[in-house]
Amino acid sequence: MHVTLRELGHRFGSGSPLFEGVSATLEPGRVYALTGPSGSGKSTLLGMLAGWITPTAGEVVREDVERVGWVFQNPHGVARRSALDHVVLPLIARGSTRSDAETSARALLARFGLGPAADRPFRALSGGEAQRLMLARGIATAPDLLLVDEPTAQLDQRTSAVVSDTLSRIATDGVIIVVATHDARTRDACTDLIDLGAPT
Ligand SMILES: Nc1ncnc2c1ncn2[C@@H]1O[C@H](COP(=O)(O)OP(=O)(O)OP(=O)(O)O)[C@@H](O)[C@H]1O
Repeated sequence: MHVTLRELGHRFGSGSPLFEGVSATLEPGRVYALTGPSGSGKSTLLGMLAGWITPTAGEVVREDVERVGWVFQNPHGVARRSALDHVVLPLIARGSTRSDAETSARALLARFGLGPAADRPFRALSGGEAQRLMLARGIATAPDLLLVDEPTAQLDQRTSAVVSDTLSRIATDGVIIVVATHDARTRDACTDLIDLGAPT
């Protein structure tokens, strides 16, 4: 399984190109930081990876990618349900028993520094904890391709540093992960870089 970007470029209508000539091969187990200033087209490129947007130049070739997951910049959960439940439910949906799902979910939560928060309701999580929970849940849904849009955009500097540091543990066998970010610390937590640079 992999995703190939071939000489990818895009412009909306008759506007100037957002980016041009972007080529890369995305492999499972790697975490790609997608960087560039505001307006350079990061969200647009994520939409292309998901298949929502057709590029005006070049192509995105997805081989054996069946499931695409998203983590958005605003954490979204069920107020009264525990952090643990948010990770357990997708595991059960994939066929785990409740007890296997709980074991795996606790391990995933620990990986994102949320061990102590596992039994707290979603509404009692801080913004940074909630965002880390979304990352854990994103992995629990077992996508082939996980698209993460600006995971630290809504967070203060200290909290975003913690989220970035846990992102360095997000790499997962069999999953291609792409993280759109303008945060240097988030970028450094990733294994690879796709830089869109300034809008052309
Ligand atoms: N459907 C659309 N039609 C026309 N212009 C669009 C459309 N979607 C995005 N744009 C424009 O394309 C440019 C790139 O947008 P995009 O959201 O991809 O950038 P970004 O790098 O993710 O920015 P940010 O970091 O601010 O989120 C922006 O100027 C935006 O206004």
